[in-house]
Amino acid sequence: MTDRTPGATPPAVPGTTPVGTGTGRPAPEPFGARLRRAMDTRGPLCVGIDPHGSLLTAWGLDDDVAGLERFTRTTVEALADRVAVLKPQSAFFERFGSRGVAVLEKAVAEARAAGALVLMDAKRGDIGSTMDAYARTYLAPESPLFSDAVTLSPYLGFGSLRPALDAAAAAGSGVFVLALTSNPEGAEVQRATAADGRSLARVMLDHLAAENAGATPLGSAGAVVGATLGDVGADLAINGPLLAPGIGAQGATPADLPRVFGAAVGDVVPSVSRGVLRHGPDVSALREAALRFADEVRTAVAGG
Ligand SMILES: O=C(O)c1cc(=O)[nH]c(=O)n1[C@@H]1O[C@H](COP(=O)(O)O)[C@@H](O)[C@H]1O
Repeated sequence: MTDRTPGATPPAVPGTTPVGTGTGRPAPEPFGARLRRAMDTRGPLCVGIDPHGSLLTAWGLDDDVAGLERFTRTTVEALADRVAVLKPQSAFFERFGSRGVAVLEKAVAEARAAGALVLMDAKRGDIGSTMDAYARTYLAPESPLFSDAVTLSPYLGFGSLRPALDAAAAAGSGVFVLALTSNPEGAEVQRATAADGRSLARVMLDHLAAENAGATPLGSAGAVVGATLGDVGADLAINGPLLAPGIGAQGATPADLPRVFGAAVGDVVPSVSRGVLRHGPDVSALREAALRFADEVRTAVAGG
Protein backbone atom coordinates (compact mmCIF):
# COMPACT_ATOMS: atom_id res chain seq x y z
CA MET A 1 0.00 0.00 0.00
CA THR A 2 1.23 3.49 -0.78
CA ASP A 3 2.44 5.40 2.29
CA ARG A 4 0.35 8.60 2.54
CA THR A 5 1.82 9.89 5.81
CA PRO A 6 3.03 13.49 5.68
CA GLY A 7 6.66 13.67 4.60
CA ALA A 8 6.67 10.15 3.15
CA THR A 9 8.42 9.74 -0.17
CA PRO A 10 5.71 9.86 -2.83
CA PRO A 11 5.60 7.20 -5.52
CA ALA A 12 7.74 7.84 -8.58
CA VAL A 13 5.98 9.89 -11.24
CA PRO A 14 4.52 7.33 -13.66
CA GLY A 15 6.41 6.99 -16.91
CA THR A 16 9.50 8.81 -15.69
CA THR A 17 12.86 7.79 -14.31
CA PRO A 18 14.01 10.00 -11.46
CA VAL A 19 16.57 12.49 -12.73
CA GLY A 20 20.21 11.62 -12.18
CA THR A 21 19.76 8.10 -10.83
CA GLY A 22 21.30 4.91 -12.10
CA THR A 23 24.34 6.48 -13.75
CA GLY A 24 26.84 4.22 -11.96
CA ARG A 25 29.11 7.24 -11.39
CA PRO A 26 30.45 8.06 -7.89
CA ALA A 27 28.23 10.41 -5.91
CA PRO A 28 29.16 14.09 -6.44
CA GLU A 29 30.12 16.25 -3.46
CA PRO A 30 26.89 17.58 -1.94
CA PHE A 31 25.95 21.22 -2.51
CA GLY A 32 25.88 21.96 1.24
CA ALA A 33 29.53 20.98 1.61
CA ARG A 34 30.53 22.96 -1.48
CA LEU A 35 28.60 25.98 -0.25
CA ARG A 36 30.13 25.85 3.23
CA ARG A 37 33.61 25.81 1.68
CA ALA A 38 32.77 28.70 -0.64
CA MET A 39 31.36 30.72 2.27
CA ASP A 40 34.50 30.04 4.33
CA THR A 41 36.94 30.94 1.58
CA ARG A 42 35.12 33.70 -0.31
CA GLY A 43 32.88 35.08 2.43
CA PRO A 44 29.17 34.41 2.85
CA LEU A 45 27.65 36.53 0.11
CA CYS A 46 25.33 35.95 -2.82
CA VAL A 47 25.09 38.60 -5.51
CA GLY A 48 21.98 38.52 -7.66
CA ILE A 49 22.18 39.13 -11.39
CA ASP A 50 18.94 41.01 -12.00
CA PRO A 51 19.16 42.86 -15.32
CA HIS A 52 16.31 45.31 -14.77
CA GLY A 53 15.64 47.51 -17.79
CA SER A 54 16.35 50.55 -15.59
CA LEU A 55 19.77 49.16 -14.67
CA LEU A 56 20.66 48.51 -18.31
CA THR A 57 19.77 52.12 -19.03
CA ALA A 58 21.77 53.38 -16.05
CA TRP A 59 24.75 51.42 -17.36
CA GLY A 60 24.42 53.21 -20.71
CA LEU A 61 23.10 50.09 -22.43
CA ASP A 62 20.02 49.54 -24.55
CA ASP A 63 17.24 47.51 -22.97
CA ASP A 64 17.62 44.74 -25.54
CA VAL A 65 19.41 41.40 -25.91
CA ALA A 66 22.75 43.04 -26.71
CA GLY A 67 22.44 45.17 -23.55
CA LEU A 68 21.45 42.13 -21.53
CA GLU A 69 24.43 40.20 -22.86
CA ARG A 70 26.87 43.01 -22.04
CA PHE A 71 25.43 43.60 -18.57
CA THR A 72 25.57 39.91 -17.74
CA ARG A 73 29.07 39.37 -19.12
CA THR A 74 30.39 42.35 -17.15
CA THR A 75 28.79 41.18 -13.91
CA VAL A 76 30.11 37.64 -14.30
CA GLU A 77 33.57 38.92 -15.20
CA ALA A 78 33.60 41.23 -12.18
CA LEU A 79 32.31 38.83 -9.57
CA ALA A 80 32.39 35.15 -10.49
CA ASP A 81 35.97 34.61 -9.41
CA ARG A 82 35.40 36.16 -5.97
CA VAL A 83 31.87 35.88 -4.56
CA ALA A 84 30.58 32.61 -3.13
CA VAL A 85 27.27 32.58 -4.99
CA LEU A 86 25.86 34.30 -8.07
CA LYS A 87 22.08 34.23 -8.40
CA PRO A 88 20.73 35.04 -11.86
CA GLN A 89 17.05 35.93 -11.73
CA SER A 90 15.59 33.96 -14.62
CA ALA A 91 12.68 36.33 -15.30
CA PHE A 92 14.98 39.11 -16.44
CA PHE A 93 16.41 36.80 -19.09
CA GLU A 94 13.15 35.09 -20.07
CA ARG A 95 11.61 38.47 -20.91
CA PHE A 96 13.77 38.44 -24.07
CA GLY A 97 12.60 34.96 -25.11
CA SER A 98 14.99 32.31 -26.37
CA ARG A 99 17.81 34.77 -27.02
CA GLY A 100 17.63 35.93 -23.41
CA VAL A 101 17.68 32.35 -22.19
CA ALA A 102 20.77 31.77 -24.35
CA VAL A 103 22.49 34.62 -22.49
CA LEU A 104 21.48 32.98 -19.22
CA GLU A 105 22.89 29.61 -20.30
CA LYS A 106 26.23 31.17 -21.15
CA ALA A 107 26.32 33.10 -17.87
CA VAL A 108 25.67 29.94 -15.85
CA ALA A 109 28.50 28.07 -17.58
CA GLU A 110 30.97 30.97 -17.31
CA ALA A 111 30.18 31.75 -13.69
CA ARG A 112 30.59 28.11 -12.69
CA ALA A 113 33.85 27.85 -14.65
CA ALA A 114 35.17 30.87 -12.72
CA GLY A 115 34.41 29.17 -9.41
CA ALA A 116 31.13 30.76 -8.30
CA LEU A 117 28.26 28.58 -7.23
CA VAL A 118 25.25 29.43 -9.39
CA LEU A 119 21.88 29.63 -7.71
CA MET A 120 19.22 29.85 -10.40
CA ASP A 121 16.44 32.08 -9.10
CA ALA A 122 13.47 30.54 -10.90
CA LYS A 123 11.08 30.00 -7.95
CA ARG A 124 9.52 26.96 -9.58
CA GLY A 125 6.74 24.93 -8.02
CA ASP A 126 4.14 22.65 -9.64
CA ILE A 127 2.52 19.24 -9.44
CA GLY A 128 5.03 16.41 -9.20
CA SER A 129 5.00 15.36 -12.86
CA THR A 130 5.71 18.94 -14.00
CA MET A 131 8.19 19.39 -11.17
CA ASP A 132 10.07 16.49 -12.71
CA ALA A 133 10.48 18.56 -15.89
CA TYR A 134 11.71 21.55 -13.88
CA ALA A 135 14.16 19.24 -12.14
CA ARG A 136 15.44 18.13 -15.53
CA THR A 137 15.85 21.79 -16.53
CA TYR A 138 17.89 23.04 -13.58
CA LEU A 139 19.20 19.99 -11.76
CA ALA A 140 20.17 17.48 -14.46
CA PRO A 141 23.88 17.76 -15.32
CA GLU A 142 23.21 17.35 -19.05
CA SER A 143 20.88 20.40 -19.16
CA PRO A 144 22.22 23.71 -20.55
CA LEU A 145 20.73 25.44 -17.49
CA PHE A 146 22.22 23.01 -14.96
CA SER A 147 22.91 24.99 -11.79
CA ASP A 148 24.40 24.40 -8.38
CA ALA A 149 21.03 25.20 -6.83
CA VAL A 150 17.58 26.51 -7.69
CA THR A 151 14.90 28.44 -5.80
CA LEU A 152 11.58 26.60 -5.37
CA SER A 153 8.11 27.61 -4.24
CA PRO A 154 6.49 24.98 -1.97
CA TYR A 155 2.95 26.26 -2.00
CA LEU A 156 1.61 23.32 -4.02
CA GLY A 157 2.71 21.26 -1.03
CA PHE A 158 6.25 20.44 0.03
CA GLY A 159 5.85 16.87 -1.23
CA SER A 160 5.27 18.16 -4.77
CA LEU A 161 8.93 19.27 -4.76
CA ARG A 162 10.17 15.67 -4.32
CA PRO A 163 11.43 15.24 -7.93
CA ALA A 164 13.60 18.34 -7.51
CA LEU A 165 14.84 17.30 -4.06
CA ASP A 166 15.84 13.88 -5.40
CA ALA A 167 17.43 15.30 -8.56
CA ALA A 168 19.41 17.82 -6.50
CA ALA A 169 20.69 15.09 -4.20
CA ALA A 170 21.71 12.91 -7.15
CA ALA A 171 23.55 15.76 -8.90
CA GLY A 172 25.24 17.27 -5.83
CA SER A 173 23.06 20.35 -6.25
CA GLY A 174 20.85 22.17 -3.78
CA VAL A 175 17.47 23.81 -3.46
CA PHE A 176 16.28 26.94 -1.67
CA VAL A 177 12.64 26.69 -0.69
CA LEU A 178 10.61 29.84 0.02
CA ALA A 179 9.75 29.93 3.73
CA LEU A 180 9.43 33.57 4.85
CA THR A 181 9.95 35.84 1.88
CA SER A 182 11.25 39.39 2.06
CA ASN A 183 8.11 41.04 0.64
CA PRO A 184 5.35 42.27 2.97
CA GLU A 185 2.63 40.38 1.02
CA GLY A 186 4.21 37.02 1.86
CA ALA A 187 2.91 36.94 5.42
CA GLU A 188 -0.69 36.38 4.27
CA VAL A 189 0.25 32.91 3.07
CA GLN A 190 3.40 32.03 4.95
CA ARG A 191 2.18 32.97 8.43
CA ALA A 192 -1.23 31.36 7.94
CA THR A 193 -1.92 28.46 10.25
CA ALA A 194 -1.85 24.88 9.00
CA ALA A 195 -4.32 22.25 10.23
CA ASP A 196 -1.93 21.15 12.99
CA GLY A 197 -1.49 24.70 14.36
CA ARG A 198 1.95 25.41 12.89
CA SER A 199 2.44 28.35 10.52
CA LEU A 200 2.95 27.33 6.89
CA ALA A 201 6.47 28.75 7.07
CA ARG A 202 7.14 26.52 10.11
CA VAL A 203 5.84 23.51 8.18
CA MET A 204 8.30 24.23 5.36
CA LEU A 205 11.19 24.81 7.76
CA ASP A 206 10.42 21.52 9.51
CA HIS A 207 10.35 19.66 6.18
CA LEU A 208 13.72 21.18 5.29
CA ALA A 209 15.21 20.26 8.67
CA ALA A 210 14.08 16.67 8.06
CA GLU A 211 15.72 16.69 4.60
CA ASN A 212 18.98 17.90 6.14
CA ALA A 213 19.04 15.60 9.16
CA GLY A 214 22.50 14.15 9.70
CA ALA A 215 24.14 16.10 6.86
CA THR A 216 27.54 17.52 7.60
CA PRO A 217 28.91 20.18 7.47
CA LEU A 218 25.63 21.55 6.09
CA GLY A 219 22.61 20.07 4.32
CA SER A 220 21.74 20.96 0.75
CA ALA A 221 18.06 21.84 1.27
CA GLY A 222 18.00 25.55 2.04
CA ALA A 223 15.29 27.97 3.06
CA VAL A 224 14.65 31.52 1.87
CA VAL A 225 14.07 33.93 4.74
CA GLY A 226 14.04 37.66 4.05
CA ALA A 227 16.61 39.84 5.79
CA THR A 228 13.89 42.50 5.92
CA LEU A 229 11.69 40.70 8.45
CA GLY A 230 13.19 41.65 11.81
CA ASP A 231 12.89 39.12 14.61
CA VAL A 232 10.76 36.39 13.00
CA GLY A 233 10.20 34.60 16.30
CA ALA A 234 11.05 31.23 14.76
CA ASP A 235 13.91 28.80 15.22
CA LEU A 236 15.58 28.95 11.83
CA ALA A 237 18.16 26.23 12.44
CA ILE A 238 17.47 23.66 9.73
CA ASN A 239 21.03 22.32 9.34
CA GLY A 240 20.90 23.86 5.89
CA PRO A 241 21.68 27.18 4.26
CA LEU A 242 19.42 30.20 4.73
CA LEU A 243 19.26 32.55 1.75
CA ALA A 244 18.57 36.06 3.03
CA PRO A 245 17.46 38.41 0.23
CA GLY A 246 16.35 41.94 0.88
CA ILE A 247 19.71 43.53 1.62
CA GLY A 248 20.35 46.81 -0.17
CA ALA A 249 17.45 48.03 -2.33
CA GLN A 250 14.75 46.51 -0.08
CA GLY A 251 16.17 48.25 2.97
CA ALA A 252 17.84 45.53 5.05
CA THR A 253 21.52 45.73 5.98
CA PRO A 254 24.04 43.08 7.03
CA ALA A 255 23.74 44.45 10.59
CA ASP A 256 20.12 43.17 10.65
CA LEU A 257 21.14 39.55 10.17
CA PRO A 258 21.79 38.53 13.82
CA ARG A 259 18.35 39.87 14.86
CA VAL A 260 16.55 37.94 12.11
CA PHE A 261 18.50 34.69 12.26
CA GLY A 262 19.67 34.43 15.88
CA ALA A 263 21.76 31.33 16.51
CA ALA A 264 21.43 30.24 12.86
CA VAL A 265 23.25 33.32 11.55
CA GLY A 266 26.35 31.27 10.68
CA ASP A 267 24.35 29.40 8.03
CA VAL A 268 23.06 32.56 6.33
CA VAL A 269 23.90 33.47 2.74
CA PRO A 270 22.85 37.12 2.47
CA SER A 271 21.79 38.13 -1.00
CA VAL A 272 22.00 41.51 -2.66
CA SER A 273 21.24 42.40 -6.27
CA ARG A 274 20.58 46.08 -7.07
CA GLY A 275 22.70 47.19 -4.08
CA VAL A 276 25.77 45.89 -5.94
CA LEU A 277 24.64 46.16 -9.56
CA ARG A 278 23.90 49.88 -9.32
CA HIS A 279 27.67 50.43 -9.04
CA GLY A 280 28.29 49.15 -12.59
CA PRO A 281 29.31 49.12 -15.32
CA ASP A 282 32.74 49.78 -13.83
CA VAL A 283 34.20 46.38 -12.95
CA SER A 284 36.28 47.68 -10.02
CA ALA A 285 33.29 49.50 -8.56
CA LEU A 286 31.19 46.33 -8.76
CA ARG A 287 33.96 44.38 -7.04
CA GLU A 288 34.38 46.99 -4.32
CA ALA A 289 30.65 47.07 -3.62
CA ALA A 290 30.51 43.27 -3.29
CA LEU A 291 33.58 43.29 -1.08
CA ARG A 292 32.04 45.94 1.18
CA PHE A 293 28.88 43.86 1.64
CA ALA A 294 30.94 40.71 2.29
CA ASP A 295 33.02 42.55 4.93
CA GLU A 296 29.90 43.95 6.60
CA VAL A 297 28.37 40.47 6.67
CA ARG A 298 31.50 38.97 8.23
CA THR A 299 31.48 41.67 10.92
CA ALA A 300 27.77 41.18 11.62
CA VAL A 301 28.05 37.39 11.81
CA ALA A 302 31.08 37.63 14.11
CA GLY A 303 28.98 39.77 16.46
CA GLY A 304 30.92 42.96 15.90
O1 LIG B 1 14.40 33.93 -3.85
C1 LIG B 1 14.85 35.08 -3.89
O2 LIG B 1 15.98 35.31 -4.25
C2 LIG B 1 14.03 36.16 -3.30
C3 LIG B 1 13.20 35.80 -2.26
C4 LIG B 1 12.60 36.80 -1.49
O3 LIG B 1 11.96 36.53 -0.49
N1 LIG B 1 12.79 38.10 -1.85
C5 LIG B 1 13.55 38.47 -2.93
O4 LIG B 1 13.73 39.67 -3.16
N2 LIG B 1 14.12 37.48 -3.71
C6 LIG B 1 14.87 37.85 -4.93
O5 LIG B 1 16.05 38.53 -4.56
C7 LIG B 1 16.31 39.61 -5.47
C8 LIG B 1 16.29 40.90 -4.70
O6 LIG B 1 16.83 41.92 -5.47
P1 LIG B 1 17.30 43.31 -4.83
O7 LIG B 1 16.11 43.82 -4.07
O8 LIG B 1 17.65 44.12 -6.01
O9 LIG B 1 18.47 43.02 -3.94
C9 LIG B 1 15.26 39.51 -6.55
O10 LIG B 1 15.78 38.74 -7.61
C10 LIG B 1 14.13 38.77 -5.90
O11 LIG B 1 13.37 38.01 -6.83
